[in-house]
Amino acid sequence: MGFLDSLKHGLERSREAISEVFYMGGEVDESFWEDLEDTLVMGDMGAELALSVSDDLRELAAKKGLTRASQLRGALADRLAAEFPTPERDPFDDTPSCVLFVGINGAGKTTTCGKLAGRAMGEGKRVLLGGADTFRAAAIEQLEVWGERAGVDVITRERGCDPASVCYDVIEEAERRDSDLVLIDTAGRLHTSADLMQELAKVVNVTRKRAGMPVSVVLVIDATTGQNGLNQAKEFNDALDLDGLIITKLDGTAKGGIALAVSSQLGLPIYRIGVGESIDDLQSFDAHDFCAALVGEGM
Ligand SMILES: Nc1nc2c(ncn2[C@@H]2O[C@H](COP(=O)(O)OP(=O)(O)OP(=O)(O)O)[C@@H](O)[C@H]2O)c(=O)[nH]1
Repeated sequence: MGFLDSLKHGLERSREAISEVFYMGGEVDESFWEDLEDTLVMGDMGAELALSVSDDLRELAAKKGLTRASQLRGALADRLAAEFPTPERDPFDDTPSCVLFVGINGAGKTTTCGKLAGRAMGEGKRVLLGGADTFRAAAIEQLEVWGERAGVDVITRERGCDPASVCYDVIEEAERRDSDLVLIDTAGRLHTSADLMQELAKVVNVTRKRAGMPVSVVLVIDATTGQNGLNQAKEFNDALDLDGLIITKLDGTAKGGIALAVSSQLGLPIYRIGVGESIDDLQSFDAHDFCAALVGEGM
């Protein structure tokens, strides 16, 4: 399945709900606006944004005299796309660059590191993977498997080591090797655990201070988490001053609205999206493609 097909498949639930609103009667009347508002609110993007989007569309419809729902579908996609901030720099294209991946357990951090390492190797970059998840022996092994798959060396330490000191060592090794891209996986943690968030802040600070190259902190969010994803993102952003996001599992039964909620409310760009479990299932984020898939525009 191609990227757009995976994305369309993943966003099917949201799109079907939105399609229903657009097909019902086809007239732009009060019940259309109510249905649209309800559907947007249910789609995880958050009530405030849903209402602001629907207000803007009402204004547009009045101004342009649009009376058929179908005339508003493209406008809805455009309005949603405008909510996504564009990144000032892409930490995976710019070199040299060091990226720390943070997020809750199972969000897809290790998989994303592996996919990005494989991609960068394919582009002929000197890549290094760092395993700062020293909580679980299995996590270190999992990253090593990805390293092998991508053909990239993994620098790590045994279970129980201080993750900040692992990052220190990874940066030192990257400098020795003159690496272009350094991808560091950190241990998954609940945003509600103050101790673990503090530990992560230390990891980030040590890496930012030690690295002679730009360091980006990227939150990996599972798109199927729903509205809780926004709380997670706020906590991680408060503690770590995030640079951007990667949204995974958009091939699953995601509603997709969470990508919009987090990105627009926190003003954080989405660098990549995950659309499957294999090494090639990671894509650049295109706000227009994403929103078209979300509302079924041009399909
Ligand atoms: N369908 C799908 N599955 C994904 C995607 N990204 C990751 N996964 C799966 O999600 C599960 C968790 O991924 P990991 O990479 O281990 O997650 P993690 O954030 O490193 O987890 P911890 O080490 O527990 O913090 C694995 O089964 C992955 O294959 C994606 O884009 N789509």
